[in-house]
Amino acid sequence: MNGWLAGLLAVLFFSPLAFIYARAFAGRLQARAAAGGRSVAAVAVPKLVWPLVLAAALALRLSGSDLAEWQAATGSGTLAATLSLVWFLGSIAAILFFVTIPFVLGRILGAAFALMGKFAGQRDDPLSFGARGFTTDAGTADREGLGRMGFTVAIDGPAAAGKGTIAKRLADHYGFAYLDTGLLYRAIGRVAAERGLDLDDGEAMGAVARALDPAVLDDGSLRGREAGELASRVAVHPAVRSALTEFQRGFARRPGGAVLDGRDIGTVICPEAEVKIFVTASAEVRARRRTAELVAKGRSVDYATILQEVRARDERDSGRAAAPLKAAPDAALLDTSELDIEDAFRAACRIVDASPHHRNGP
Ligand SMILES: Nc1ncnc2c1ncn2[C@@H]1O[C@H](COP(=O)(O)OP(=O)(O)O)[C@@H](O)[C@H]1O
Ligand SMILES: Nc1ccn([C@H]2C[C@H](O)[C@@H](COP(=O)(O)OP(=O)(O)O)O2)c(=O)n1
Repeated sequence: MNGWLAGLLAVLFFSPLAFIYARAFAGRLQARAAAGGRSVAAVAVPKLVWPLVLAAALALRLSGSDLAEWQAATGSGTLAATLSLVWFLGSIAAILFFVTIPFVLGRILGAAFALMGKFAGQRDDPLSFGARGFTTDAGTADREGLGRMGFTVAIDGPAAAGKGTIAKRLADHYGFAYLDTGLLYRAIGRVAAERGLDLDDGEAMGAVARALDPAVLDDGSLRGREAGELASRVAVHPAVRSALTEFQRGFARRPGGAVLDGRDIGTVICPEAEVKIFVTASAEVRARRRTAELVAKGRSVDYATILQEVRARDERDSGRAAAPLKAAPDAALLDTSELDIEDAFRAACRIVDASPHHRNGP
């Protein structure tokens, strides 16, 4: 078979494996760049040296040419010796063909993804394609993190202000893990309602919170409107809030950085967070966004009802005694009423970059 065709087939054959490796590699490169305050290119380029040497050696070895001919053509001792070394490497790479090709392809693809800013949130879990950052490895953070401090971005604000949108973008951009803490309260509200429990019974809700299995957080329907209402009701109980505190703090201090969004992250959960942002917008703008979001999901809702719900939720979340919604005194205020998603994200990046704790900061 024609050598070029064989090469093309090999690349096609190995591309799925190389892609999986490339995603994880791109995530690691970006996390390293963010942690070290360096550009992605500065981190990625040195990682390409070996794959490129191996690719050249393999191509030379598989070209079918004769080493003696090549050496004779060089006419210099050093070049001839280098050629022998490359030839040797090429032979090893050819023997370990099934290891070499995915490694070479994966690294080159991974560096390209990293330079394009793709898969920044992908960490050491190459086969995960789902939601990220909701898993329970937060408990191991402190053990693993000995000697290496985390970097916490705390995002608080009222419903539909754009907290989650900004938090996810920041996590991807800086290679941090992300926790949507609202999901914890939503899951407790859902479980309690399913079991027919009294949502106003603080002790019973506390027991549900203590027994919460974080695996339920992956349920996409938790993000719906009904779960939001249930969440706001169970969130008033101190027993519920204290049951969730340790999990959230563990997550926040995980090595490599974390972004958490909620209502009390900057005030109660992480008063020591390196960056605190209070994201807000007028009730009317938030109700318009939530209405558009629900209509896009095929729900028939009207703006006036949603506006009423948003106001009621604001009142309950801000008026409760336990960890009410409010901005930490040292939080940066980000009003997104007049900003589109891109502008809001850029404004949040400027806040993070300006933090004296961030290496890119002043
Ligand atoms: N700056 C913005 N401009 C327009 N729409 C936005 C903006 N930020 C968020 N959204 C949209 O508003 C809705 C609520 O945003 P989300 O991030 O879920 O808010 P929160 O987490 O504060 O409840 C989503 O549909 C989102 O796409
Ligand atoms: N850290 C948190 C997160 C959410 N809550 C409560 C209060 C909120 O009304 C509900 C739902 O929060 P969530 O952030 O998921 O809701 P929105 O997306 O902002 O509408 O949970 C809380 O009390 N503390």
